[in-house]
Amino acid sequence: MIELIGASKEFIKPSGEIHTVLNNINLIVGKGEFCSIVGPTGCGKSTTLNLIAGFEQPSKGKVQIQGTQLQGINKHAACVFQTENAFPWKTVIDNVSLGLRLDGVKKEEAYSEARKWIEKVGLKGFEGHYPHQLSGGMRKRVALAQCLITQPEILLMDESFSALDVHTRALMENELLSIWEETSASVIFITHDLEEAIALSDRVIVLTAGPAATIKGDYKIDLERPRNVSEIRFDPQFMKLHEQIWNDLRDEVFISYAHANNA
Ligand SMILES: Nc1ncnc2c1ncn2[C@@H]1O[C@H](COP(=O)(O)OP(=O)(O)OP(=O)(O)O)[C@@H](O)[C@H]1O
Repeated sequence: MIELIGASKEFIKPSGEIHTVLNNINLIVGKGEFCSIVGPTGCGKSTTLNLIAGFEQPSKGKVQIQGTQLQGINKHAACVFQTENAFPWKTVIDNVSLGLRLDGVKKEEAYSEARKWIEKVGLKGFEGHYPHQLSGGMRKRVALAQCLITQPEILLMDESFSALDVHTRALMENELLSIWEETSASVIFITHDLEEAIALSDRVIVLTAGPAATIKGDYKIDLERPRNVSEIRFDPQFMKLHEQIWNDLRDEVFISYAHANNA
């Protein structure tokens, strides 16, 4: 579904120097696969996601979606960011139905589909509320419904739950898993939290500390599904995987700290 082939990304610094963020990333994510990307702060996780979303173009190499080179915005993908997705001046139902309306679906039909998704994400009864009348967790549910209503083949999530309190976050993670299990969407999930990455994913990718970050480790997470993210953390196999991946990640985090201290 998603292929990064020798993908590198460079930005030009204000001084005119080239800043290589990603170097020669090769990654294939299959249909329906849940893949998390972890790595030290500033290593290029969001940049990787932006390449897949088509918000940025690789400086070298390419991104392919279903075997076709991505040019411009990835129309197969929907994104849930850390910040708000919803328009503050629109009600829940107007926010959720927006993607369908933009695709030309008639209002009644779009509303009827939106009601189904609003119920699926546990917001039945809040159709007429505005985002500011909802809690942070509820607004995340709106964001999920807003993305999933268009049935994207790829869901891109950038630290989507990191602003939530720990209990709401676990609830949302479980809901995401149960909704994802009903779809065949491929998910790319960016997080700082290794436990969250392991609990949710089929695969965890570890990036090296930047500049010129590349893939350091690619771990298969073969924990049984369905999973309860709050409980799976106590599974001995989970702990073993955590230790193994953290050994990889820790070195990169230290390198990143050392760079920051020497800067
Ligand atoms: N549009 C841009 N122009 C210039 N530099 C950029 C741009 N986008 C990202 N960068 C740089 O690329 C590097 C990687 O940023 P990115 O946001 O991808 O890292 P990250 O791993 O997601 O960070 P964090 O963990 O802190 O969220 C940083 O040094 C950042 O300053």
